[in-house]
Amino acid sequence: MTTDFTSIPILDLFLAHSDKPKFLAELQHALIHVGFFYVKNHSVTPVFLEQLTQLTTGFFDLPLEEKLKTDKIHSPTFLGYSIQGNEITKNKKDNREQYDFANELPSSWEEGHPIYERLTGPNLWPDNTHLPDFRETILSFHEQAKSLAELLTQYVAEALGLEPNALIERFVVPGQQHRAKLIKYPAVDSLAPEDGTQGVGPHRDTASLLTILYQANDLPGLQVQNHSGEWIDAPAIADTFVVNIGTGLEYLVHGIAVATTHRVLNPHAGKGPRYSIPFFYGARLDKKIAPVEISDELLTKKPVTVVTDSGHQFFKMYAENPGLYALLNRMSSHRDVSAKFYPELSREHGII
Ligand SMILES: O=C(O)CCC(=O)C(=O)O
Ligand SMILES: [Fe+2]
Repeated sequence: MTTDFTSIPILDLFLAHSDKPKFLAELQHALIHVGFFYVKNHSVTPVFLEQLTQLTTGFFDLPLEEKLKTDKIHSPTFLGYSIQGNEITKNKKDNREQYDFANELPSSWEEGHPIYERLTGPNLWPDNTHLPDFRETILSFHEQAKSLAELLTQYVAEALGLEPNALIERFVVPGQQHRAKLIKYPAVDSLAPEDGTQGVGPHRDTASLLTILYQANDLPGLQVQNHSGEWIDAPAIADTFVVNIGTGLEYLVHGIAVATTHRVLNPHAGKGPRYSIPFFYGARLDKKIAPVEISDELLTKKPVTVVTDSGHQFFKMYAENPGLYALLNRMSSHRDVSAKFYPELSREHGII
């Protein structure tokens, strides 16, 4: 009998070297019973993270017309800027501004190809004169977060009794696109009273294996829903990343790692904005994939019920068509892009 979690475990990557069995046992517990954990002693330096934070605030401080030049509405990839209130989670507007980016890839979709291929394409960069180091720093963060995600996915495999590369080999295509975001959550005193406090509504991270999140300043706001439905704070802890499971991994390991629901509340009045930077380590979208074998002994440890306030958008579709599932989730978050580039699909799936 395990009691429900009331805090998020902190995993120390040094332990993975000094006492690997202990590390894997702690990781296994976090995967099955929490779905979230912090990692400390990773290889991303504080100096780099400080530079990334400066550029993040620098981007959001640009004049609105500059940010709007990179608006998502210019591209079917859902990469680029979203003005505050553009994104919708659980049918409600999120009070956050964001800039979505990915490893740089050209568009390859053409008429007749599977529609989800339109998600892949180049970034929409802000003008170089405003933030000269922006592109290089953002892409460097992307590389470093991806390396950490790969390492953690190997440990996740081992913690679930698999070969280290068992998940990556089957579920990740070398060179595929992985998405990430810079996010700004304004404090409530810079919102209208009717906006409420939903920075981002209750959700599970869709289609990915792992999320690696950097909380760029130390304001609270991120909350994680435990299995009985209570909201548990995940405060910023210096020099750590917060890691959580996406619905891709949950499906691919028979639910033994839980894609835990989470949300963000806007900062209290007078606190100023909260900034965060998630990287989503994606799973392949190009074909239907069967889950891996997990031992019966481990499967008996699976939580019996997990209460969630998340909408489970289109989750049943994942097993059949992960690409379409990923696309529909993007579309339902950004209705303007959806209406412009995917009008028929929007009608078909009631995304209006
Ligand atoms: O900003 C955060 O702390 C969490 C962001 C998040 O959950 C998301 O963008 O999926
Ligand atoms: Fe999330």
